[in-house]
Amino acid sequence: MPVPVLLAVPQALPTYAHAGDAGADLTTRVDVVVGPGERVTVPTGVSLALPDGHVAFVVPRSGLAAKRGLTVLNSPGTVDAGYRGEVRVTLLNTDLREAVELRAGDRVAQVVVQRVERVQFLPVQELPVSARGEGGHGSTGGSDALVSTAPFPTTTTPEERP
Ligand SMILES: O=c1ccn([C@H]2C[C@H](O)[C@@H](COP(=O)(O)OP(=O)(O)OP(=O)(O)O)O2)c(=O)[nH]1
Repeated sequence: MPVPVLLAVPQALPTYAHAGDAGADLTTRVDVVVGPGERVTVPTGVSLALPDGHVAFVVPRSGLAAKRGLTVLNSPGTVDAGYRGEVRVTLLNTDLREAVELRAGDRVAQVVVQRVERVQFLPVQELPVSARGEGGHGSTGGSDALVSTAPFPTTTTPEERP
């Protein structure tokens, strides 16, 4: 599917590294140092005209995440089909000891283009039943880490409290 792309610099063109890849790499067009625990928003030099009914999600690169602790803070960043501005990536250095130095042209994130549905949200009195019901947030278990002595961080009404 062709997607018109406006480039600040020719090398900013998002590229799929391999046939079959879902994500095309995005690069920073500026040099930047992301200090330990800091976040920074970098420009990518890419502006898109996605067809209606599509979205581009900005997501982290697993190598940078695993090796350097660098992630995309708002992952997945949502690029709306109608957005014509430059795509920016908000990076977070989760490593509290080492800074991450990035040079212009370095691949910092990837973009995944998907179809999306527009739905009509219809207020109702009751929802149809389902197998899962209201179970969530670890209701199926599967990990000791889910057992916590801390209070479940959600707001409850007095009647709902044990
Ligand atoms: O990682 C991202 C996320 C968003 N955007 C751009 C494209 C998107 O269409 C626009 C708005 O994003 P979003 O709706 O997430 O931001 P908001 O904070 O809700 O702002 P707005 O009030 O402009 O919608 O910003 C990026 O460049 N990078």
